[in-house]
Amino acid sequence: GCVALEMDGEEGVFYRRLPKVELHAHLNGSVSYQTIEKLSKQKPHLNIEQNMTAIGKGQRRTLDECFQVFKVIHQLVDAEEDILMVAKDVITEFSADGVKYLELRSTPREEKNTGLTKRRYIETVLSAIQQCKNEELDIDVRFLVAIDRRNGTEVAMETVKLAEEFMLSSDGLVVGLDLSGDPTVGHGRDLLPALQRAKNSGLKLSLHLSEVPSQLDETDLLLNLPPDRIGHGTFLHPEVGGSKSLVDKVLKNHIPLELCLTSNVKGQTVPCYSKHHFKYWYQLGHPCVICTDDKGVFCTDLSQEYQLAASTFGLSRESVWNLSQQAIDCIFAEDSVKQQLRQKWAVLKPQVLK
Ligand SMILES: CNc1ncnc2c1ncn2[C@@H]1O[C@H](COP(=O)(O)O)[C@@H](O)[C@H]1O
Ligand SMILES: [Zn+2]
Repeated sequence: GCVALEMDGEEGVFYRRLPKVELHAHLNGSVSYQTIEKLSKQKPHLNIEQNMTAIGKGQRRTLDECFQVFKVIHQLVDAEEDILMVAKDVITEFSADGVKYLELRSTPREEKNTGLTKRRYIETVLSAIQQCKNEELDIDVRFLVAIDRRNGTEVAMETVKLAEEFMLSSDGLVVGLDLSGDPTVGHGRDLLPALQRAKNSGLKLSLHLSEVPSQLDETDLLLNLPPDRIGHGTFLHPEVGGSKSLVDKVLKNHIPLELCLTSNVKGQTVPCYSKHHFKYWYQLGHPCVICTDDKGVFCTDLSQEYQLAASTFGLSRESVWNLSQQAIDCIFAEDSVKQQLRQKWAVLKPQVLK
């Protein structure tokens, strides 16, 4: 099976007990091995094996191959009951890993065969969140509606309108919009009107930016919005072909970066952990939030990502604690939620950092 790096002993216990905030998690990329197993058993005709839905330890794929993996998972998760189960399982797993606040993101899909609409898709994820709330898991979950850039201008605008609707009707669960999908397909300029409209209506924006090289024009254009958070931002800085002016825009607007070490290494946009751009931005004192991206596909969890960041860049436990605490400042939920989380961290600090 797909076993994440072993986290036994005192070290592992610390990272698991560390209270954490997860801000960059794609629902269908977060599906665990156990949940995939359940789904494959229900759909044996699809003949899906584990190596088709996850990239194991030491394995690498091109980003293009990663996007093939999502296609396979989407085949398995195509009905309302699948989405409900997957969302509940993913939330439960994040909670078990010590995540206290989670922003899940997912692309509403229309399924011709099952009659699922985009609206129903969102409603299903929201009811999974609600069901987990009723079970009194110690995790606050919010939702970002995702735009897949491959689907172009019109779908983007349709998705924004849906997100606006749910922002007003979901009791604060829908807080923002994500822009993701294969970064090599399409151009941000075509999505600008939709993103601008979302921002004006009060949706927070988290955009995948400069995940691959040579997107300086697109990144510059989208940074002018400006977004509220950036996913990856791997190629923003001059050393890897970005530019000082892009970096300055990010710094000036204090736009937090969502950084996903294992995702970038396994997807080969970053050559190795020690060359991850976490180092560049962290040294500048810029807000960096450690995230998983796709914990199922990349066989990781948030505890492990914190541990990897710490061991790669020599962070003390105190620094690790501050890193997880500072993520609270970057969440999209309202200030009262931030206050509650800060309170939670304060209570846990003496127990965890002893
Ligand atoms: C690895 N780096 C990445 N870069 C860009 N987009 C990514 C991604 N990882 C995941 N997604 C986006 O999330 C979808 C799967 O979850 P949902 O069906 O939306 O829940 C993918 O199809 C892709 O659009
Ligand atoms: Zn992502």
